[in-house]
Amino acid sequence: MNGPVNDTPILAIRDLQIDAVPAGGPPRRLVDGVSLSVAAGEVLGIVGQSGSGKSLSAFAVARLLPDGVRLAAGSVHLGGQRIDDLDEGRMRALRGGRIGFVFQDPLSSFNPVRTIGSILIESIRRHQRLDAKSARALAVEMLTRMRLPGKDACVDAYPHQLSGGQRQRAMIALALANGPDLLIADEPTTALDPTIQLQILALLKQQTAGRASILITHDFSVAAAICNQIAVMHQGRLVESGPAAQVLTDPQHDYTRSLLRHARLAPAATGEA
Ligand SMILES: Nc1ncnc2c1ncn2[C@@H]1O[C@H](COP(=O)(O)OP(=O)(O)OP(=O)(O)O)[C@@H](O)[C@H]1O
Repeated sequence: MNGPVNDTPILAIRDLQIDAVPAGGPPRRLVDGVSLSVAAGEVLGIVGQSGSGKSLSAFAVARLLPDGVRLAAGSVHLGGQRIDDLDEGRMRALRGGRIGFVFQDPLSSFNPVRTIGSILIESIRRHQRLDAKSARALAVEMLTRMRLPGKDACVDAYPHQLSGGQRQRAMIALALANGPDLLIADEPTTALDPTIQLQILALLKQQTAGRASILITHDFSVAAAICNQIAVMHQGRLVESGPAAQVLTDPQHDYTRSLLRHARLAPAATGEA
């Protein structure tokens, strides 16, 4: 069906301004005027060097800003509904529900004294009306889909019993367990060995079909591997955005050019022979 509903991007961020508000000091602008939209099936890569404001911009969507940092202005719409002004209870229902997150370091994101399964089951039961048995079955199904090994796909394993790559697969299972419309992945492969990075990127790419995804990365080669849109950030501002093929092969901004010169891209990504 190609009605007007499909023309509405899943995520629309307009003119985001994010400030640091130090106790006793004046506010300092960290992110200035960022506007982005992501449609179903799109994977938007937010690329930039450390401190450019990538993570703050993406996590402001779910109001996951650190203490001392606030959204000063701008709007966020998810599926056409404004969400930046939701009360905390409703926002909490979106996190892990309609918005799934994959963080860089699953070891510090998972509670070490709980099994992978119990973490998944708790999230599934918080967001879906399922009894314990059905929630466990869904947890095993998700872990199996992410290719965790064994009959029960490591559902009863503790985080430290898994390899780094397996833990990241488990985190992707957790992010997707409640069928989110929007997936936000923050440097999901940075902590992994290069061969495992490629496997995780391939897995993420498969899972982005039909939803809107944001991939935060400092690495253009990671963005080139799975993104179809790229936004480049520098010092809290968006300097360039567009289809990935265009940004990679015909960058308009000097900063993008200099980042690309230092990136090790596969020839296919840049269109070079
Ligand atoms: N809690 C905080 N208080 C004050 N400033 C902060 C805070 N968190 C982040 N910042 C600043 O905001 C800016 C943007 O940070 P952000 O984490 O979004 O950058 P990034 O591009 O994601 O970089 P990285 O890849 O290193 O996380 C940086 O200058 C950072 O120092």
